[in-house]
Amino acid sequence: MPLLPARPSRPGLRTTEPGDPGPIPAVSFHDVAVLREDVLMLDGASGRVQSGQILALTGRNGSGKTTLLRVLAGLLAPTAGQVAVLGRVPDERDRRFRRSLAALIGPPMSARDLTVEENLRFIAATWGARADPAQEHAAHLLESLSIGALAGRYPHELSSGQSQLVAIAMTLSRPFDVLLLDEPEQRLDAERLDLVIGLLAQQAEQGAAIVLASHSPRLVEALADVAVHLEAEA
Ligand SMILES: Nc1ncnc2c1ncn2[C@@H]1O[C@H](COP(=O)(O)OP(=O)(O)OP(=O)(O)O)[C@@H](O)[C@H]1O
Repeated sequence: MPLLPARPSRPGLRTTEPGDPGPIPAVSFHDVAVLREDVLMLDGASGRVQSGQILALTGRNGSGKTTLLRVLAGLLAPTAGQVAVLGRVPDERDRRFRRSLAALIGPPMSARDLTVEENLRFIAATWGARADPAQEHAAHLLESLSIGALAGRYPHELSSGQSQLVAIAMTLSRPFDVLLLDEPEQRLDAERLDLVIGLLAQQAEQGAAIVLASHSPRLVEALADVAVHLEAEA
């Protein structure tokens, strides 16, 4: 699977290249394949990304991007290949693994009877955040995505693009070292896409390793230190 340097790394960071082991990666996957009931869902993907870097998964519909994200999140066991996230095999039932990894793969669960801001604070609280910092962080996330005015809405009172922004805010409202995102650009206008790009760049600058699947050339060009193009077709 080719590894394409999509843009120069930020200073002090290394771009992953074939044959170059580099520093210990935060996320690595090698020759990962998933076969399910005679469907080859993913065919031999390889890549790695270090803390502070962003890896973009690209490829046609059905090429296996979501499947690979689900493998990295520990939601799906690979049929073949090796995967390591912060040095451990993904295991969704391992609390230390779960604490290190935040993922937006499909619509997140939200509490219907909590407002947007309360949902963010609730998620932060489940990971041990105290009330005041959780409230500040929620406000920061919502303002960063220019949806502060929606803080008091309920999840079912949002447009589809607003729901996507809230989903991103919910994902970032908890602690993580590794962030997985499936097509974060979904349903966003150009202005909001730029806000998401800025927020994700900030997360990487603060040390997160990010793996995202995307069909947005704009997002990939702006963010990716490394791009892995999946070739398999549906
Ligand atoms: N639950 C499932 N059972 C069987 N096959 C599946 C299942 N989910 C996905 N697939 C198949 O696995 C392959 C990879 O799907 P996947 O969703 O990972 O692709 P993708 O690259 O994320 O696509 P898209 O760009 O459309 O989101 C496809 O051929 C798909 O039809």
